[in-house]
Amino acid sequence: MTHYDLVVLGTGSGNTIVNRTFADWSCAIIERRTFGGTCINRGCIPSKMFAHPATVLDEAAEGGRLGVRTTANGADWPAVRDRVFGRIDPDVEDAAAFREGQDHVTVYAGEARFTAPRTLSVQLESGETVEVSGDQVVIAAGSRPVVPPIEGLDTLRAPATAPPMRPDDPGAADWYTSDEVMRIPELPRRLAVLGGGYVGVELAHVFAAYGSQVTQVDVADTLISNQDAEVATMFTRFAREQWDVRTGTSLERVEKTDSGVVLHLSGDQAGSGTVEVDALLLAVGRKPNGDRLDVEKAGVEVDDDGIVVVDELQRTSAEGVWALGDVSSHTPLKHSANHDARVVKHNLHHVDDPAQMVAADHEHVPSAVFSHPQVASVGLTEEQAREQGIDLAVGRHTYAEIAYGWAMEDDHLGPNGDNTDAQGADLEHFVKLLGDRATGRLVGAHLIGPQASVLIQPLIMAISQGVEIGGLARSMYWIHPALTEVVENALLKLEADLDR
Ligand SMILES: Cc1cc2nc3c(=O)[nH]c(=O)nc-3n(C[C@H](O)[C@H](O)[C@H](O)COP(=O)(O)OP(=O)(O)OC[C@H]3O[C@@H](n4cnc5c(N)ncnc54)[C@H](O)[C@@H]3O)c2cc1C
Ligand SMILES: NC(=O)c1ccc[n+]([C@@H]2O[C@H](COP(=O)([O-])OP(=O)(O)OC[C@H]3O[C@@H](n4cnc5c(N)ncnc54)[C@H](O)[C@@H]3O)[C@@H](O)[C@H]2O)c1
Repeated sequence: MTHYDLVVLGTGSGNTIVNRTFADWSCAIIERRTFGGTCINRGCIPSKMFAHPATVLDEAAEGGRLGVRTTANGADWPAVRDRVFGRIDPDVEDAAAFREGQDHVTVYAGEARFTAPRTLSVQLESGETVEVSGDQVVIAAGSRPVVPPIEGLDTLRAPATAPPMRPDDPGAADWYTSDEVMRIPELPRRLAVLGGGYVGVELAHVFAAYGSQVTQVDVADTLISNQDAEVATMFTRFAREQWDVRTGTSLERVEKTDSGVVLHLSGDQAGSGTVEVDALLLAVGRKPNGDRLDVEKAGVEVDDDGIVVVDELQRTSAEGVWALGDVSSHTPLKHSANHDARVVKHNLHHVDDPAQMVAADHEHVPSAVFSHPQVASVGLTEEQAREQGIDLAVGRHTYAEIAYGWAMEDDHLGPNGDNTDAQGADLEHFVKLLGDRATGRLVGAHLIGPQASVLIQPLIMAISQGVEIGGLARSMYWIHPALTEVVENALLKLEADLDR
């Protein structure tokens, strides 16, 4: 058994802990897969590197609205894929080599499990097993895609398992999760996406824009159903204009045929029936990895959802054991995992003086969906705010009403040349702000439209700092005629409604 001052399990946000302030600590870092974790290898970063070219294609396809002659001709998949991973893989290799080259850090390439308090056995790639223990142990083991029990799935070709510590190479298969789908050899001609959450709508956007015929299936009544209902409904209308969306629909079974994979669907009339595709992407959620670590042997408590329980200082129920990121989070996002890691890093240096420790702040964790259109949100949805009995004021402004919206022809979004979809329902990009009349402060902000992920930032600041809305819009200049005027006007409307 080798003993360390610090053992970190997982090299996603966990890897950021071991900075120069730990130069005089002996450290071990354990990783069972590719060094660097989900975000860089198979999550946020590659997915956004695929999403940006998709948006370029979407904008080219929409040039006609502006009177310019642009056309979108799909994507050269191998070229896009190799651009993405030609950038990422060498970076990841450099990061791993840097860690391996540090005298005070030992990198273990293998799968760890607890055997006793602050003690782990690591099954190395070589087949050998080693035991390590630490004065302090950080669980940063992340989460994994859920593979639901679908009748017939076991008869399809599954993606190859990733060799540990090397980039995933799934080869061709009949079904994938987000772990493999970004590295597939060819663009599927027909792709089904099961699940219409973050992963599902981002990747449906990518594959549809690149030229795949996409069918998206979700049991919920709308896509991205955890968003404010008005935003989710609007997003679903936009998605229907771009690919085949089957909401309120279940996948009953799958069947392999000579020409592909047949999905048997049941749901409302529009959703039921069969669809044949070349590949199926499973995007029905992620599960924290706390159930694969034998945490009970270390006295670490896990809740009913498999999330490692932590206090506000990121301490688990076992002394000297900390947790961060997806494995212990109710906001499984990279900026949240990085925040946790900063808290753990600070607190590790103050184990003998808890008064110096800092608490994590998970109150206003924003998120963005990088689909077409983008969606961004922070704080409560209108439904949550009403459920909490908040006396709500609302400020809503559309992109079409501001000058830059005119530049983008934001009042010609639909197939009819106006702002209606094929069924005649409204298609709008908008900002919706929710205020509490009792406090005069923002409680929620929801944006759907171009650059929503960027436009939301001043609203994240307002909600995080608890700024009073009265006078806020007029306390600064807003560049004319920039897209930010949509936020300015929504704030002015919220202020007016708060004053009523
Ligand atoms: C397709 C996709 C897109 C995403 N896009 C975004 C986005 O745009 N913005 C955003 O904020 N978030 C996004 N996320 C979420 C984000 O990737 C995660 O929240 C974040 O990466 C979690 O970091 P982490 O350090 O907790 O876990 P990870 O980065 O997953 O790191 C955990 C590491 O622990 C290792 N590990 C697990 N168990 C063991 C074990 N027993 N022994 C050894 N090693 C082990 C794993 O192999 C892994 O490398 C996305 C996720 C996906 C899947
Ligand atoms: N831009 C981002 O920040 C980003 C992008 C991707 C992923 N992520 C993170 O990854 C997490 C996981 O994303 P996700 O999209 O896999 O999960 P999710 O929880 O966001 O969405 C899952 C979707 O699958 C549907 N679903 C569940 N079971 C189903 C079934 N059997 N059949 C049909 N539909 C089913 C749900 O109704 C839901 O719409 C997110 O919660 C987020 O934290 C973030």
